[in-house]
Amino acid sequence: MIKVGIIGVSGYAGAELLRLLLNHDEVKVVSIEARSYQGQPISDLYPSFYQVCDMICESDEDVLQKAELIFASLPHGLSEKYAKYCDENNKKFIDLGADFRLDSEQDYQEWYKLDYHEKALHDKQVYGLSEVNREKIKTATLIGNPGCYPTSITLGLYPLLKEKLNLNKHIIIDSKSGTTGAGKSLSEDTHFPKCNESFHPYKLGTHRHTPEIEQELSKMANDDIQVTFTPHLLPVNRGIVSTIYVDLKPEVSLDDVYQIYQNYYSQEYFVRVLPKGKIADLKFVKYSNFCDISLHLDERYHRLIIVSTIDNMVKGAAGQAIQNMNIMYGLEETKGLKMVPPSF
Ligand SMILES: NC(=O)C1=CN([C@@H]2O[C@H](COP(=O)(O)OP(=O)(O)OC[C@H]3O[C@@H](n4cnc5c(N)ncnc54)[C@H](OP(=O)(O)O)[C@@H]3O)[C@@H](O)[C@H]2O)C=CC1
Ligand SMILES: CC(=O)N[C@@H](CCC(=O)OP(=O)(O)O)C(=O)O
Repeated sequence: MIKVGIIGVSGYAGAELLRLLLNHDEVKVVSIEARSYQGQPISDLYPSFYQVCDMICESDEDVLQKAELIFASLPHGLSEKYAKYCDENNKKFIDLGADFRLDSEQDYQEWYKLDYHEKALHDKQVYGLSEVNREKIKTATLIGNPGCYPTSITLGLYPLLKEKLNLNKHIIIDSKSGTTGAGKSLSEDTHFPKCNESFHPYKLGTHRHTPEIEQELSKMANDDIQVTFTPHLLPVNRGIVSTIYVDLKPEVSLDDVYQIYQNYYSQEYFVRVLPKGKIADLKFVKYSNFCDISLHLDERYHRLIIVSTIDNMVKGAAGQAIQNMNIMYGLEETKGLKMVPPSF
């Protein structure tokens, strides 16, 4: 049994992690932390845990002492000290936030307005996009779990960029996220009367996931990829739909693209390339670790339209973190994650 601890269990991603870990038969959750709820049972915060898990929220020191693998699910800027402790004490660390995703401190400073204080630690970080970085994840001790939008986008583009099917280096991406993506804090945007029956883009040209997306797409392409990325707030609880527009090389057909995507993902349980003519829909990935991808051609301009859908809380956060844990510990990668999404 892997002894696991969660720092930030009172947040949406932390609570989702606990929910999923309770179904994992090789894991024992030994300690959970929530700074505002120490001494309280988790079921006081989230009644769905009542009589299933009545663990009491403890301190971060308790988690660090008791667990051999620590997940942190905190706002960015808070995880370095925990990662440092784990590094010094032979424990593994998976960060669900953004502190170990960017290779360049300059990008982190520019987009997050924060510094890397433990520079040596960042040399050890591995970007936890499970399907793409599996080999590195196997031996990693420090994982930066990808952002939710970047997960849907990078999986949607991986075969295309790896095989250099794109005509140019600039890619346009519209993504839409459910409101749990914003976490549990109340904000004007996610307040029910504001977001219900509404739909709007936000942070146009300025979203903090932009450098992460460009970093990972550029690695895949082995070239400088630029993106115009526009996130939108969807009035649903969960799910992300990313619609991606790429000009295809003239000699590449939609059938070629299908063939390549099917080859890349045929052995990947969690990435489903939908049959030709089907359109990916967030309803059919909700509560699951799947990423569904559909491929379409705007024939007039030979432009490929990729639709990539995930559940932001699962493949975009807690599920992918567990997938990475499974890889790190040499377990079956799908363990604890084979949930079938509800159909309605
Ligand atoms: N929601 C999502 O779809 C995704 C979220 N993530 C990432 O996961 C992390 C958590 O996000 P999410 O769960 O949505 O956020 P929430 O706002 O729902 O939860 C935040 C958590 O962090 C704790 N926290 C907040 N401020 C502090 C602080 N100053 N010191 C210590 N603890 C603090 C909160 O504790 P308390 O309850 O006691 O205030 C709570 O446990 C973020 O980095 C986010 O970017 C990643 C992918 C997707
Ligand atoms: C709808 C919404 O507000 N989404 C969040 C992103 C989700 C998230 O928590 O970010 P990470 O994936 O980086 O952890 C945002 O736009 O900032």
